[in-house]
Amino acid sequence: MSKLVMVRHGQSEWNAKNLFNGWIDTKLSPVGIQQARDAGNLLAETGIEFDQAYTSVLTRAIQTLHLVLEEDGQLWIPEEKSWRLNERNYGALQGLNKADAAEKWGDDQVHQWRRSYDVLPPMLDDYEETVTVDGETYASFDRRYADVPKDELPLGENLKVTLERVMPYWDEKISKDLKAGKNVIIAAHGNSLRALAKHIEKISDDDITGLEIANGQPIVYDLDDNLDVVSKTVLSGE
Ligand SMILES: O=C(O)[C@H](O)COP(=O)(O)O
Repeated sequence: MSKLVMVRHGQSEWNAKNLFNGWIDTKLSPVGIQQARDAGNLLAETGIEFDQAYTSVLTRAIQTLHLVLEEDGQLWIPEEKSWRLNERNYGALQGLNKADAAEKWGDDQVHQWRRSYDVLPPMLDDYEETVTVDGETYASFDRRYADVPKDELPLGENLKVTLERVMPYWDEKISKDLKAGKNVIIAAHGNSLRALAKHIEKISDDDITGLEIANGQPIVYDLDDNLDVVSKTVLSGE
């Protein structure tokens, strides 16, 4: 039996502005910093002793992991970062306002892009595309992806493709730790965690559209030796 805790990063600066974030590297907002600290305190109350941490290569998830573990008194545990735990790449939607997009393309289309299992967003044209928001220009990709083969780097993803790139990491790293009885914490993103939850909880392609994961609310799974879910608790402090 092992414990898996998944926590979505706290509110990012772009979450606060209601912008499609995806792989654009934004920081936590002040609210997000507090959410991450609160999540750490909630976890401290559970007394779970972690053996290993995983996170993405995006700042908002890394900041969250560190704030959570600091509050929880376990900042010292081993941690590993991987692009495979990144948010879903939102392609050409990145940097656009979600409400403006719904006005332009309609609520249904935007809902399909955001929550369907297999509808792709409009894709980026190439790896050099940048996005400018409030006078600041952000790269779609930078040197942190230098070692990733180009044919594995997405120019836009639906949840299905996100799941397909998360799974090798789950199989090679995370599930092995859990099967060895280690307690694991993952700080990642709304859609990379929806993908993992789909796999862990065996949620159907249709039902996954209804799963929302809130910023900074740790999901605690007790898993048996086959990594089947024995219990699931969402810590919200409310
Ligand atoms: O990338 C983003 O914009 C969010 O973190 C997740 O967005 P969603 O809820 O629209 O999928």
